[in-house]
Amino acid sequence: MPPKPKADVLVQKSPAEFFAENKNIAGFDNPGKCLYTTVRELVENALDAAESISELPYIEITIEEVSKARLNRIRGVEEHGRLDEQLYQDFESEDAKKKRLAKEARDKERLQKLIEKKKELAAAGAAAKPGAGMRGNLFYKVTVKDNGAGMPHRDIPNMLGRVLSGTKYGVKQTRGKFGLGAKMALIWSKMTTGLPFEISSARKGCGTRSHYVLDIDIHRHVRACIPNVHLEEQLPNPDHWHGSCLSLTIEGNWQYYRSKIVRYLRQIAVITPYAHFCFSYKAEDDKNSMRINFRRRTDVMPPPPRATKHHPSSVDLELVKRLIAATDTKTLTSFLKKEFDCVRPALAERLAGEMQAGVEGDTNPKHLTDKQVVRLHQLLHEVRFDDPKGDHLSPAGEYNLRLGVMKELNPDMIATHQGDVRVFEGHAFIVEAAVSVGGRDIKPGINVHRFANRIPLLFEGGSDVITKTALKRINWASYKINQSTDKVGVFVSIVSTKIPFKGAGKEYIGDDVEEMVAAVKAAIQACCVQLKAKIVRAIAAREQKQRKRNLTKYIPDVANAVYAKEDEEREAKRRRLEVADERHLLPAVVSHELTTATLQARLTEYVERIDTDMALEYQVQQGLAAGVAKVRVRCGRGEKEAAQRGMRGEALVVLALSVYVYVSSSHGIRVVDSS
Ligand SMILES: Nc1ncnc2c1ncn2[C@@H]1O[C@H](COP(=O)(O)OP(=O)(O)OP(=O)(O)O)[C@@H](O)[C@H]1O
Repeated sequence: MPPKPKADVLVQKSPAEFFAENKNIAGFDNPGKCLYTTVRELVENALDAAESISELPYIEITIEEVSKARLNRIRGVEEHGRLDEQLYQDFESEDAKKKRLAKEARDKERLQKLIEKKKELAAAGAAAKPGAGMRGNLFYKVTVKDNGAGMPHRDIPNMLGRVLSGTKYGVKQTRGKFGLGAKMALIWSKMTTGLPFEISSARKGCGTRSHYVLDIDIHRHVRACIPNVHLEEQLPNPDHWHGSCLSLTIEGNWQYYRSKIVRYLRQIAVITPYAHFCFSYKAEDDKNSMRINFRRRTDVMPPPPRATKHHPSSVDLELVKRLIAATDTKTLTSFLKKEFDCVRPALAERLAGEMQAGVEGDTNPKHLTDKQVVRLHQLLHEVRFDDPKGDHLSPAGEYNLRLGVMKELNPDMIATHQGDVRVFEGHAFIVEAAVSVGGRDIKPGINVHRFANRIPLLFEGGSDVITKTALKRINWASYKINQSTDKVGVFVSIVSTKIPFKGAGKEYIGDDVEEMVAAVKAAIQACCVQLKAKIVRAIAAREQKQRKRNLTKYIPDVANAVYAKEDEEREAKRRRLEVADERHLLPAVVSHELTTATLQARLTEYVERIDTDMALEYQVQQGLAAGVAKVRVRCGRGEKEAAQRGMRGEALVVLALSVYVYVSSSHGIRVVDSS
């Protein structure tokens, strides 16, 4: 008889336990990705903290390799030799060892060939050194130090040791939102090394510095999830340092995620060119260490985002109840005015009047019955309100975006655009875009770079609204851009008080929000329109240059042909004429007062001049000279003069060719080319 199934047992889990078991929800999928996400979460907190006090961010990021032996020393675990080798995962029989060595030799040979074929593969080769993958996961101490606002001493345990707690839940554009990121890193640390968070933090102008060592007890405190504080102290802060320094030791995989981490830092440097990032990787073996500085390129920082009120059409029933419970207003009209965005006094009165069912404008909101609250919620969703203005948002700005792209890619052409404020579910959002053509370190085709609330998004690109729009909804050919052969960089940044991320990992934005699809498409198209004008001008300039080259090629023919049929006598009599003005050139030619050499020299001189003028004009068109705006102002006159000179010179050459044609035909000479 089969055993009787046991009755299901009711179990309660703490939020920490839930996230520990489903850590992929928050972007902690595997050890490599966990290392990447830990860096990302700490860096984004650091940026938020510096920007909140309008301080130009200076962020130091260190990843330090920790060998198992060192980790064990830190944890106080004794090292034991192996008694039974065959028990272990890394045990290799003689046969397996032989096979592995042969495979490694083959890989090495193949790699060598590749490197010889393409030099730039050398870097990739270093990353994929034979045996590198063999090292597998290692342990790393991740430390991020910032010059931000710091944290109040009392709040640190809750901020960093209690799941789903943070200061960024309001209606405000911040990188953080869920109150989860740093705690997920701590949970991962607990799960893999068991080591706690180490935190140093000081507020601006504070004479003391807080020092904490804490962690989370994942399985206890089902409801409260109380942080576990191992050490709490307040140390002197004689230098009045402000900011935070957070440090964790986790399992990770640097080999596989190195390029992602570096790419993330490169991209965050693009979208925050006013921040300085010092990144260092300290390997146990010094030759594998690396250090990269992403320097600040501007001191112009976007104004910090401001918290705003809830827009009436964005609230749900629970939120209405919460606002009523928390308000200190005494009447319904003042409640509507004070707690909601876009509700002016007159509108508040009208809304209160519309409630009916015994509710007046001076009814105390706390006295509303459940049914009346439901009615209020319905009303807020049915009435037409003004859209939020979006002045509480802080986009990167076209200047910063352009600067970042120029620094990173050094493209041949770039166009930027900032869209108008648009609204999605009562939340204002702004889309900014930059589209570049050409440049270094960029593959042919459409290369999409996505940013949301000034965070680079590197994963799940295929499902993202920005990628899908750039690849599927833009007709690149209509802007004279070849989607497969041109090196096109598409940078799109969305800022909002609510970014419709799919998942707490903040990896991508869904493609199902119509308002966002339309705004992203419009921003990319606006850049493309600007680029098309530049491309058309560049093509025209190139064609004109080519025409000049063709003309130059025929100058000797022109000059010789003009004089070919002249008799020696008249040639001898002819004086060498210095023609001061090209207007006199044609009569001089016609009256045969000019030598062939002079005519040739003059024609060449004009064609050369046109070439220089065209080059200058081309460069001005591309906006490549330093400080585009400034240069434009300075070049205004030069451009005009250049164009005039170019036209005059070209007219002269055309004139000469006309002479050539005229003289040729009158002497029966064959016209070689009519261009
Ligand atoms: N470097 C820092 N400086 C100042 N405060 C910080 C810093 N790091 C974290 N905090 C505080 O700790 C809180 C919790 O951070 P955590 O990373 O867990 O979540 P979050 O940033 O609020 O949201 P998300 O889960 O979306 O990242 C933050 O809201 C912030 O108040």
